[in-house]
Amino acid sequence: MSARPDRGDSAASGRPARTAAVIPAAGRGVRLGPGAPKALRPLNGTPMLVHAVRAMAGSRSVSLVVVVAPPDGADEVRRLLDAYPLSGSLTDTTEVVVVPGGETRQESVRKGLAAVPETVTTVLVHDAARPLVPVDTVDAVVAAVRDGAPAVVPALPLSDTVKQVEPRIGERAGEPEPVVGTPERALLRAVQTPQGFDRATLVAAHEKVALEGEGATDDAGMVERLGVEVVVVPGHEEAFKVTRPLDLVLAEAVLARRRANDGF
Ligand SMILES: Nc1ccn([C@@H]2O[C@H](COP(=O)(O)OP(=O)(O)OP(=O)(O)O)[C@@H](O)[C@H]2O)c(=O)n1
Ligand SMILES: C[C@](O)(CO)[C@H](O)COP(=O)(O)O
Repeated sequence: MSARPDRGDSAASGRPARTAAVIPAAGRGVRLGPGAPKALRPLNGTPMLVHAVRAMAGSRSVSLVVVVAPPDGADEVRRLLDAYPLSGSLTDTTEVVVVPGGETRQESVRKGLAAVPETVTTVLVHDAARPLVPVDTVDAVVAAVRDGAPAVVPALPLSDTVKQVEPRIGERAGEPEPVVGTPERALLRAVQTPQGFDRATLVAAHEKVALEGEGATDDAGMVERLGVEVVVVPGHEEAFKVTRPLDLVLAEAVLARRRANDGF
């Protein structure tokens, strides 16, 4: 996997618009249960992370993928990525670099972002835990950023009704939690990745939260704190996050269906 000519369109400035994807893959996968770090666990015999890298490299826009590995696992991840072809295409020369991650997703993304060169104008942040995102979803996010949106998230409407509760913690943990509200479901969206950003906006958002010491569960949430608008494009059911054991069953089923349909 090596550097290749830019795949970006020419920006209005005449300078090439390059897109990089940062893949945070440094989590343990506690909710998935005991085993190897989540991103390294196999799906249909291939590590989840490899599926995620292929999903990003499959977009014609993406010329660089930065994989954020477990803090003590960068060498192992590098070897693993070397062992798997990026795609079936011999011409695909997407550059893939690996950096060590941090204690939180936010810290891991910040470290990945530090490895993105300033020539890159559009940055995607994509969970390794969403290995099956279709390329059309990736392309829709990139297109919206290139069309001028500083921050773009793919998202789906919810099927469940959502309740706000008063969590029971400490001595009261385990007691039934009182419901304090029911947000109007039609106004809610379940947000996925890749989330796409104008590079400077994402860097500023991460600098702000690092300074303020506050956490955020996604990158767009940090951009919102800058007062910058975030917009939504349609997500995809297959971009679900592998979080709990049943998600592995679903992921294997999706891969089996793809194989049957496309010879994937
Ligand atoms: N310190 C961390 C924590 C998470 N992630 C990454 O962020 C993505 C979304 O996180 P999540 O699904 O919560 O993964 P885990 O943190 O591994 O899961 P869990 O919370 O169950 O341990 C994953 O690709 C995960 O590898 C990361 O790069 N660095
Ligand atoms: C970024 C994310 O996938 C958007 O839905 C999500 O917030 C990650 O949460 P996690 O608890 O780190 O899996």
